[in-house]
Amino acid sequence: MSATISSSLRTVAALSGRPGRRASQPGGNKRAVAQPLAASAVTEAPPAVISPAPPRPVVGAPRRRGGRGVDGGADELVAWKSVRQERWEGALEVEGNLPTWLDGTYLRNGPGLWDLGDYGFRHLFDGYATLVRVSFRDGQAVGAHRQIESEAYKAARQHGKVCYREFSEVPKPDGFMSFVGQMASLFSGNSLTDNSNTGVVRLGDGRVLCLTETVKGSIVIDPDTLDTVSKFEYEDKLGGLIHSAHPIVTDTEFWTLIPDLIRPGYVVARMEAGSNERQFVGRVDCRGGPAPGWVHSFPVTENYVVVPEMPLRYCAANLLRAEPTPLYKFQWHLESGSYMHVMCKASGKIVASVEVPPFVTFHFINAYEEKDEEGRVTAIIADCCEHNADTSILDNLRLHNLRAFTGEDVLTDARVGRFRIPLDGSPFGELEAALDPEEHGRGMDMCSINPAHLGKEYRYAYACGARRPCNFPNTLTKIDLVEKTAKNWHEEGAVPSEPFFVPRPGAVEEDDGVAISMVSAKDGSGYALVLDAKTFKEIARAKFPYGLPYGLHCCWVPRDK
Ligand SMILES: CC1=C(/C=C/C(C)=C/C=C/C(C)=C/C=C/C=C(C)/C=C/C=O)C(C)(C)CCC1
Ligand SMILES: [Fe+2]
Repeated sequence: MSATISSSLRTVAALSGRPGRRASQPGGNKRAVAQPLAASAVTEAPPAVISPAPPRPVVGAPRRRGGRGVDGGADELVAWKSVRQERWEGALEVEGNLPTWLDGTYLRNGPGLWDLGDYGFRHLFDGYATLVRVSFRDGQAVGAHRQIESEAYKAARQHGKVCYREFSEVPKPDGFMSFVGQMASLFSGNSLTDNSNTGVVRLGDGRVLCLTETVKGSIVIDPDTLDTVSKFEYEDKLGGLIHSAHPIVTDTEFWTLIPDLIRPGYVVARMEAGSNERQFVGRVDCRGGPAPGWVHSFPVTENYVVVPEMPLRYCAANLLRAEPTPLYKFQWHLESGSYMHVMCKASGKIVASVEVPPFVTFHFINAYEEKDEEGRVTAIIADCCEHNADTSILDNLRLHNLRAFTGEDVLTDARVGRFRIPLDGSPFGELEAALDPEEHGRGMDMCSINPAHLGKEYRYAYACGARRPCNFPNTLTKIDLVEKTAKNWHEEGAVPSEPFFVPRPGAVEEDDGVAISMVSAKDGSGYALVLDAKTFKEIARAKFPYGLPYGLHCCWVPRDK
């Protein structure tokens, strides 16, 4: 073994917190991961354009080849192209200086594989989950990616076709009886996907969980190897086929919302760290109909859970349809009204339920309690990435639109929507932009905050913003909610993903830390970008030897936890 490769092996083992393994060692799945990890050593893996064909060895960093969503080759943005192989791991070339306090693992989840043989998926949210890992230690970085082995992904790989109901894709029935069978399995939840392609969270007990909108799509992974460990089984009687893809997770607890499609409403549940049992806390009945509003996420304060009810509502009929509708599994019911409900965490009682202006949001940023001089809570402030009550963002995110940027400014506007929900019994709440959206180019989504401010007053939010013209958020933005200004990072032609805030250990100031984003660059390359969260200037980038597809949400696993 050459000196370079053996030292690279040692570096990777040290950075990933585990001994270097060889392909020849026993250990099931794990043995293929830790090959010598110079850029030329890649694990044996099937091509990402998954088909029933047997796996073929791949040497060198993943390359792209011809095909609808897979092509790319050199010099072409690969944000919307399928990842080329199931897994890779290797030392990354670092440009700049990584802070030495940055000691742990950044994980990102997202839909990274949109091609099944010759068939290309239509929507960003359909892709099979790809995890990306960057482990930092002593100013160095090791990167990896790997597909999550959900039942949906394994079945697609085995049969070469969609076998479960995805966001916009459904399995094609082979005949009438098979159609009847599909309907039956839809009602039991069997045909819903477990393609856990949305979020990744570190639970208080250290387990790392990948999540999506379906309850069965909760999957435990190993943050070091990116192995799919097991299904996360909820050991309770709360049931539910779908839930909020973003739970609220702290060191001690986990809060979730379970929409009730039969008797329109939401169940609020809490799970203690270390447990698999969700406890019923309370129920919110919807005020509008005919179904609950989509709850991709929700915010909490120290004492309250905020339950949003937006006019973009689940639609049972659309769940059954074989072809996607303009709003997929949802329908827009402006006439049904928009509401914000507030539930007391301790009692499960609703303390406010107000009508608000129409809104469309997927991601709440944070919420906190507004108090008067005597310290009494007068209102709840809840902030979200708000799409001006326009559902077109779902259309923006069709892969055809993402791949076809003509220079025209087609990304729909978004803002920081700030709700004020009075607790004095008033029937109405307010919704306004928290700052002039021009500050962040009228693009705003995929947000993070300093976790120490979760549910509390806060000043800074980090998100993807826009420099126009564009068809997708193409900047990173740090929003100062006090000064009502934003600092923006931009690289021409690049697509950055969620800037994830990691606090410096021992930090006192809210923005003392870094924001980490994975960037798909214009020339087809990809790198983890580390910005100083205070100045919002680049301090380092850790370059992958290949470009990675766009991804969604992230978490941080500190080394000593
Ligand atoms: C599979 C079923 C469903 C699945 C829904 C899924 C997978 C929804 C995923 C939603 C995501 C990832 C939303 C992200 C939004 C990001 C935005 C707006 C970014 C903007 C740009 O910066 C149901 C639909 C739940 C029905 C059952 C079956
Ligand atoms: Fe999300």
